[in-house]
Amino acid sequence: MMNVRETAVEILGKVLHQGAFSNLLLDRAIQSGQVKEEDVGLLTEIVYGTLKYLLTIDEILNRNTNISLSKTERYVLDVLRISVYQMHFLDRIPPYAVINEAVNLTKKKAPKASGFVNGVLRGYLRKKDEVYTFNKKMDQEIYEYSFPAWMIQLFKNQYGDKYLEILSGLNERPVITYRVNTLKMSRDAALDELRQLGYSAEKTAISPYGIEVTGGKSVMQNPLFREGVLTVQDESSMLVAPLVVSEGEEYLDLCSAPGGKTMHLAELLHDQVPVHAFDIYESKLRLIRENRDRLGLTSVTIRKNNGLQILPEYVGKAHVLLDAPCSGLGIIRKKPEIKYTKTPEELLDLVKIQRDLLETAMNYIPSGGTLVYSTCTLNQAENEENVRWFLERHKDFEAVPINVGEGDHLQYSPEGFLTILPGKTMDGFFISKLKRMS
Ligand SMILES: C[S@@+](CC[C@H](N)C(=O)[O-])C[C@H]1O[C@@H](n2cnc3c(N)ncnc32)[C@H](O)[C@@H]1O
Repeated sequence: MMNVRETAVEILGKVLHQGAFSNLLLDRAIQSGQVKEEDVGLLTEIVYGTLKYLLTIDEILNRNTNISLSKTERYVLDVLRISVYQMHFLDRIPPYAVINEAVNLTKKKAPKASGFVNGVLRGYLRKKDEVYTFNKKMDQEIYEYSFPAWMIQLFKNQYGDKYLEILSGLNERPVITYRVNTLKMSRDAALDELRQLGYSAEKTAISPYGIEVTGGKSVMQNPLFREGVLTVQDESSMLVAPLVVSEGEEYLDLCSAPGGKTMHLAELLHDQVPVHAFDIYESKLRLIRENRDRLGLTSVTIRKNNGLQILPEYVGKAHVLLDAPCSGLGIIRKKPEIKYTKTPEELLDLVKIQRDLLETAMNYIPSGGTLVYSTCTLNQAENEENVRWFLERHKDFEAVPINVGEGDHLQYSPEGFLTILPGKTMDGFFISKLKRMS
């Protein structure tokens, strides 16, 4: 069996220094059966928590050591980070147990540094209640929310007074939501079954297809999941497919892996209308196939394609969902490393790709047809600014106002584009719906 803290350090190292994804590595570790069931919660907490508050933790470490963090061996630094996370943010683990574990872990791979680790952590513990002060407001916010300055500034510029709410929302612990495949069971019936199986579950507030599960074992082990009644999906994502459904013969999902929205669309079309799912990466097509097969949907075809490549057979014939590759700033709750791995330059590059994808997608839309453009980011340059740019160039397209209900987290633009601000239950998200007039 794996040692929880050792595994946490290993995952952290791969995420921070090798570009791996925290959610995938955690899933892999948990699925391997090498983590004891009672340790899964703690492992997840330490990995996500340390990533979420990395800049806060590094500030604490900076104030407790004379050695620059960039000169500290990575492994040793990550042992220190998970230890500060446990002592500063969790109250269930006795600090001396955390320090002992940290020293033992250091002895395994960097024995010469074990005294240093012991000294830094004991030093922190002695001054645990010290309140840090900062000369600049930005430094205070970086410390409090653990976001890089450029990202805080971006939210401030784009969302004004709401930026702190966004930072807090992105630091929330996400509630797990499932979409009900209503071809197999109604939401009410699925909810009843889950409750009878001992889960604490509620209907999602905005989407009519979702269930929030706040207590109980992993639903993955549950027959409702295996038999294709339930699919893990964020409630924000559940709002997209219903907007794509129109009168029509054919649908394209140009950027579809792992297929969450594709399958929802096929379910809403009663598995009777062809839905063609594409993705640029061959390796990701397997995930779409697995989803389709588990849900028992036969109307979905799956093929590799670069969305910038026009597929002549569908020109002028299909409604399109363009759930574009994006910076992912809306899903930081689930992938906290996005805070530190994205750069402003990457965001600029994405805008160009997204505009090119929109320009290609429009070719498929017949008169009266629908184009839904969505992203899981809050960067307005990738969202409303892109769609406005597109509408300016293509006067034969019009925005169709979206209305999924009211709530402080649901922001509608004057054109009726929807931005969902992140919180406990929903990812940050953007959805726009366009119609070709002629
Ligand atoms: C936001 S994700 C899609 C999520 C998916 N719609 C769902 O609901 O499960 C964007 C996807 O676009 C794919 N992608 C990136 N560039 C692409 C391109 N040029 N053409 C097609 N797919 C692309 C990525 O591999 C990724 O799977």
